Amino acid sequence: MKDEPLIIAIDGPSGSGKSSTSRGVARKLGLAYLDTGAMYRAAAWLVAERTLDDPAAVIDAIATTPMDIALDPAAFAISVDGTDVTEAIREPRISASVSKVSTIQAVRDILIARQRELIAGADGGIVVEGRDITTVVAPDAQVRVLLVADPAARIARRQAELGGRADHAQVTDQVIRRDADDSTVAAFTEAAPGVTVVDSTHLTLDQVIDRICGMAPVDR
Ligand SMILES: Nc1ncnc2c1ncn2[C@@H]1O[C@H](COP(=O)(O)OP(=O)(O)OP(=O)(O)O)[C@@H](O)[C@H]1O
Ligand SMILES: Nc1ccn([C@H]2C[C@H](O)[C@@H](COP(=O)(O)O)O2)c(=O)n1
Repeated sequence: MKDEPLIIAIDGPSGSGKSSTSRGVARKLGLAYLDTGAMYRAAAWLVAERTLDDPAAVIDAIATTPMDIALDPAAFAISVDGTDVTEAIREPRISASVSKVSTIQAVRDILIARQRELIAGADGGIVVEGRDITTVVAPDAQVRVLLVADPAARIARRQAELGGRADHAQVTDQVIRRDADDSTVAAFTEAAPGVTVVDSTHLTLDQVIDRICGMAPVDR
């Protein structure tokens, strides 16, 4: 409906360009921005910080520890129990461990509920990126996109982004192995009905941003 805030949902595998694209679309359209992967990473950071192993303890910690998020595409930030973890959650140790946390369904239920609260509170509209946004978190979003790219392109992009901080084997693990783990709890390898596939393999970031902005209803 025209007077409903615009929600743009973007899913895709690791390294497909979700975060860069989502931030760019949010900035171009004046929308808030939610990186749901950052929430799973922040949960993994908490688990690592408290050296939690037992799933019940992991679930309880995530359920009871405050997680605050700034939905600004120009300055997205996330904190856990008052600690800003925006940078820390991008460390290779978190990338290597996050799937252990994100594949616990009770953790997903907690974070999905919070994601829906944040979306409902974004009165000016929002771009939300992740793996299950178009299918579980916001299946009624006005714009739903599955952003894909060839595995080789995704590995090359992630390696370029990480520079010398990770070797090819580590980056391949982060991209390919993690996608395999992630796809056990979220269906992001095939587009659900009504979801538009955008293949960024041979598109520049700006071309992808423009293509998705062009999907927004014109009478916004
Ligand atoms: N269309 C594109 N062409 C070339 N490089 C791109 C494109 N889109 C994104 N990139 C670059 O690829 C790298 C990964 O992008 P980004 O972090 O947005 O991917 P992602 O899908 O969010 O990954 P993850 O889910 O693992 O966080 C970044 O350095 C980004 O600048
Ligand atoms: N909605 C989501 C978002 C992310 N995840 C998982 C996928 C990754 O293992 C991890 C971090 O995501 P990234 O920052 O790499 O996009 O969280 C998920 O299961 N559901």
